[in-house]
Amino acid sequence: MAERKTRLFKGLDLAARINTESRTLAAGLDTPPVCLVLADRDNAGARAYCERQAATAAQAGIDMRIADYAGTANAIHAQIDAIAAAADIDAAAMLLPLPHGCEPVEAALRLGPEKDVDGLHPLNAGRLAIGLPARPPATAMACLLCAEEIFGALRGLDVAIVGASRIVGRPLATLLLDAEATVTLCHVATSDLAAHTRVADLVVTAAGVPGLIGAGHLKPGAVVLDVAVTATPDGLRGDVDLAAVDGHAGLVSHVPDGVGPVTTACLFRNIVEAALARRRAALQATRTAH
Ligand SMILES: Nc1nc(=O)c2c([nH]1)NC[C@@H]1CN(c3ccc(C(=O)N[C@@H](CCC(=O)O)C(=O)O)cc3)C=[N+]21
Repeated sequence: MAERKTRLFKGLDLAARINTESRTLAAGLDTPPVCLVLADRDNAGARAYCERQAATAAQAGIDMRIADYAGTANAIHAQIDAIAAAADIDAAAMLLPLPHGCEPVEAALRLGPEKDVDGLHPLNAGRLAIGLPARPPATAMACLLCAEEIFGALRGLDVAIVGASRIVGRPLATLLLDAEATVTLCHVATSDLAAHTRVADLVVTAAGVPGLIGAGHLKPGAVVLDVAVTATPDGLRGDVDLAAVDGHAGLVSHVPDGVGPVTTACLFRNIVEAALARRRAALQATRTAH
């Protein structure tokens, strides 16, 4: 067995650096940024995210409050309207999946672009899509930062993304394009997935299909960031068949402590930026009123 074992990527140091920056920024405010997180904590992925947030919010100087979605779609819409109007809440994250009958874009529209820290409001998503400064969805931003941590500059890198969701695939394709990588966005109707992923230096997978990515999908030595979180009887699983790719992939992100902590740190950074912008605007409004 002369075969080299695949290395595991851990994002804890990167996350700690981002959180330190956030805490420094937040310290410039009178009171800590306040974010309300709405989540279905029966969903294993959302629960893992909430647990990570609760455990590390203090590192970023953020007051994080986690609540359940109110029962019916009407009640949830009223709940979001109240959050949008609350003077003492800077931001809200509405974790997917939303309860039945609620639609993510409708929810983001009710919340408004200022408090949206998931990058789901059409104004925020649109800003990112046309290359303006934006608040990208945390998971997409985390993948970009992890890729930069691993490769350095991404210019000319061949990247395949598996999954075209609003919170990962689509925004990540834009971020990578802005970094001058060559991006292939694969999705559920891609006819020959392996043909695309096999030529990539970096594969980012967010499909939610455990075992989808095996050795035949990867160029030898390729880097894989696996950000899927699927609940299985054996706990949370990504898309990568770790046993199958071992010794073939060069580096694979690890669960826990891989991209997850960086995602949380990116959400915190969005929250601090939202709070700074909101409080600056409030200050401006009182100045002009006097
Ligand atoms: N609007 C929205 N945006 C999201 O980004 C979003 C969402 N909804 N809904 C739920 C999924 C899931 N997700 C996770 C992020 C970090 C960890 C994480 O930090 N996990 C830990 C622990 C994992 C474990 O317990 O094994 C880790 O990787 O170290 C997990 C899951 C974001 N999601």
